[in-house]
Amino acid sequence: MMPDAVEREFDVVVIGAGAVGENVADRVVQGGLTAVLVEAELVGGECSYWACMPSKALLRPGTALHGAQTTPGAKEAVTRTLDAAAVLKRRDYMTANWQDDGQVSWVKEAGIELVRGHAWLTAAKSVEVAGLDGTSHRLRARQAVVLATGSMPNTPPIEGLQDLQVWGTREATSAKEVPERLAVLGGGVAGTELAQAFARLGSDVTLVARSGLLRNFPEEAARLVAAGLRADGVELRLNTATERISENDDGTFGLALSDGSTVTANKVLVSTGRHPALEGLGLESLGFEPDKDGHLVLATDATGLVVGTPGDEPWLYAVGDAAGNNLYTHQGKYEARATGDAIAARAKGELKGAPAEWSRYAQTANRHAVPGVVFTDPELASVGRTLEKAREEGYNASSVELPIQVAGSSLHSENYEGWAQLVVDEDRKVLLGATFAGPDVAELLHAATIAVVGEVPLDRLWHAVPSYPTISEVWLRLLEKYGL
Ligand SMILES: Cc1cc2nc3c(=O)[nH]c(=O)nc-3n(C[C@H](O)[C@H](O)[C@H](O)COP(=O)(O)OP(=O)(O)OC[C@H]3O[C@@H](n4cnc5c(N)ncnc54)[C@H](O)[C@@H]3O)c2cc1C
Ligand SMILES: NC(=O)c1ccc[n+]([C@@H]2O[C@H](COP(=O)([O-])OP(=O)(O)OC[C@H]3O[C@@H](n4cnc5c(N)ncnc54)[C@H](O)[C@@H]3O)[C@@H](O)[C@H]2O)c1
Repeated sequence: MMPDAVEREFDVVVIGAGAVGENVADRVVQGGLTAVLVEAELVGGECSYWACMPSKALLRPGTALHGAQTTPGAKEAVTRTLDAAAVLKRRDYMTANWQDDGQVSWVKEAGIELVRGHAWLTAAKSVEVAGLDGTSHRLRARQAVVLATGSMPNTPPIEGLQDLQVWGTREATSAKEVPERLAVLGGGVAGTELAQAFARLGSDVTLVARSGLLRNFPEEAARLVAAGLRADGVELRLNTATERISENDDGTFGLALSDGSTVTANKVLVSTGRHPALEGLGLESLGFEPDKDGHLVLATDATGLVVGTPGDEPWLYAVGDAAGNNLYTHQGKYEARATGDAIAARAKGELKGAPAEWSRYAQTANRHAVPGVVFTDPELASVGRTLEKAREEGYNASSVELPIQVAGSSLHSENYEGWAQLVVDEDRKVLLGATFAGPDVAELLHAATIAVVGEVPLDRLWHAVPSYPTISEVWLRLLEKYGL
């Protein structure tokens, strides 16, 4: 402990004030406990300033413009391309110019204490903070410490990369200028979205992926997204590894690819996955060890409690990206609600041991119904299990799929192309998962999430009549094709 440290005691200490940490703190305060949030950077975290909000702000104008350009009657009125400066300006607005005053006010109004600084564990329920203003704090938790520290980008082992100043997703989402040529490494969600955003803003984009594009999603859906990117001029170099990166004399970068070719770009964006941000938190002193890649990874139970925490009583929790279950803001906030409520219930003696499945304290949906949207144009929206995953997990699963060709889609735009799939548990006749790909399908997803979470029997789903003429009519076509 530092000699001049301020000592204070709270029921709950939350390390990390991203969307997830904010929500845990809010739930425990609503549950009658006191909470302190410790944040080393901006209150609101990655999503607000460098991830969801700025990336969607960069994508949305292109989607709106393309929507008009593919709708006869509107397209004749559209005579110009995207105004990149105006798009960047709106992105700045959506990130509140990287100022967190609004979120700090919310924290105060919610009755949560905020300490700005870098925190780490010194012992069970004890946290030390090196304050950003030079002060230090010792925070003692009566009930729980929650790790909501987010995630860090992975650095792929590519020769030359370590020595170069390349972009991560933070630099891309906060870019002040649109590079002439951009090389994107990684064919996951971030790489795909940002490749399209910059292509539509005017960059000449090459995306290099060592495997396929969006390979965690059904192939047909990913293929539609790939076609959308190609239509925007993105060069997709799939199933191709980047072997070496170097800087040329003129400041551009040269990427040597496994097929012997070279890509030259003004900027290189590395978006090759993330790992929980758990380094420097003192976890090693509690007996946790790094995995084979050198990263600390924690296992958590249904309430977010860290498995293997020393001591007899539950006190250490991890949520959101830090827990590493599903790297989505909405799912992290779901974990936060369950964990916050579980901590408050345990403190009051209302919850002992493990909660029942689907109780408010259990993150049961993490195992059955995680929704996700890739905000490209066309969009890709999915929830639950793919057919492959369902079978891997031992379900007697079948699937039904169709191109989206209903009155709603033909009205939506010219040459609308979409694809939809339902994954069915044949033993219980309920949905295990669903995927939709196509323009504006993201809003179809929540109906599927409700059906999967609610385990709605298919013969009851048959009575959920989609309005005419909406794209949701594809639900009816899918059920008809299934045999209802
Ligand atoms: C480019 C990109 C786009 C994305 N788009 C979407 C999207 O559209 N939708 C979606 O659902 N998800 C999206 N995600 C994922 C989403 O951003 C994350 O899942 C979400 O931000 C996780 O929230 P969190 O609160 O767990 O972590 P974070 O938001 O990372 O917050 C963690 C906070 O902890 C702080 N911290 C860390 N260590 C310490 C410490 N020792 N002491 C004090 N403070 C500390 C950090 O400064 C940070 O503010 C995107 C991710 C990326 C990279
Ligand atoms: N719309 C959204 O909700 C959204 C958008 C962006 C990011 N995110 C979240 O952020 C997380 C991070 O995004 P991401 O795209 O970086 O991760 P990702 O896991 O989606 O994709 C990582 C990609 O990098 C590739 N890769 C991994 N190691 C590599 C290596 N050594 N060399 C070359 N390629 C390599 C993988 O094959 C994969 O294609 C995701 O898990 C996602 O959940 C969500």
